[in-house]
Amino acid sequence: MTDDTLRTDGRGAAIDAEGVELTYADGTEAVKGIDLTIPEGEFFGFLGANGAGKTTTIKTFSTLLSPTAGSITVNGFDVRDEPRRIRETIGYMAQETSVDEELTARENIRFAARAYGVPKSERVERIDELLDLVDLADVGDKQASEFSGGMKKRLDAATALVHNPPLVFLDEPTTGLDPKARNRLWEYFERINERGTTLFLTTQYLEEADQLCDRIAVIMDGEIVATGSPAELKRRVGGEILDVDVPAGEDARERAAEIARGGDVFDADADVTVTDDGISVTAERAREHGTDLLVALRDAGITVTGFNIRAPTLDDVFLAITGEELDSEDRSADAADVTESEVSAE
Ligand SMILES: Nc1ncnc2c1ncn2[C@@H]1O[C@H](COP(=O)(O)OP(=O)(O)OP(=O)(O)O)[C@@H](O)[C@H]1O
Repeated sequence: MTDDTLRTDGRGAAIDAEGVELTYADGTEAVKGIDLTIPEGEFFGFLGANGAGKTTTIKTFSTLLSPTAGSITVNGFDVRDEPRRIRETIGYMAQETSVDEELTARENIRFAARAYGVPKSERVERIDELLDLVDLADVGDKQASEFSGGMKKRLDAATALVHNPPLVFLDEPTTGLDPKARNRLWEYFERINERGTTLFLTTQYLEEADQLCDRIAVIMDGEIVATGSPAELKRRVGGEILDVDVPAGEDARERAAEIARGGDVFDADADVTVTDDGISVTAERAREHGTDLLVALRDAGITVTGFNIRAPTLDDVFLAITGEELDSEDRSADAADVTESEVSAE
């Protein structure tokens, strides 16, 4: 690969997409008109619930699917005219790892290096560098079948980078990992982004997007419904959030929400929702009027078991924008699947 391949035609955009639609053969309209420009070097997060259209979008941008409508330029190349050039200049870490368990970590990366045409003279150095980058240097000569899920994910990420692509797609790279394994991958992604690599990350973990991404888009039913930096999106929710824990039963939470909405405690523009634990009030001066609400609830005979005042998180942003919470139960069940402590390769 020549340096020329890595140029982006001086356009300054890693991805430029306009009016992108993707309808599957069975008529499912998975992507319904996406406009997106991602500057070089950005750490971009694409958030959405299961089935929102994240993977379909990534596959369209990475030339695995051809758009039904719209135009897409990736690294300066058109997806329809120059798909091969795009594939040479991107890395793609799919949801399922592509690690060959029969091979060692080093052999896996060497295989990818050969497939991507990395010159032979550069391979040994490149493989060592990547093993180091993802903290697998010590176990480079162990067979991947002995690795934990977290180690396999890191190895997979290393193979996606072997040809030094300026743009890397990461499709839910940390799903199913425990927090420790997830944190190690985050460090690695931050490192490659600091080196100048553009990252396009899809995730269901809002905390992940908050911590890593410069900018985020939220996709819902195939359409982008919000875009901005994590801080901008949180500001859009506005104010402070008062969470009040109310035990379930006898419509207590609904009654509590009615009292909070009643207008006596908060201004009419306060947003009140019933949550999994009680109620949540978003208001400019939630802190100031918090005690008034607690008194009003007590007077109405509603038991309160806890309360907390905080700044909005991306979870609040997601809820405000989509009207849905990302299912935390599913996510913690996933997290139990793979732990870093399973490591048996030491
Ligand atoms: N090959 C296919 N044929 C028909 N419909 C499909 C196909 N692949 C995905 N879909 C549908 O397209 C929509 C978007 O799916 P997609 O996988 O892009 O979503 P996603 O946001 O990546 O979700 P997940 O997090 O579950 O991967 C869903 O309704 C899905 O069922």
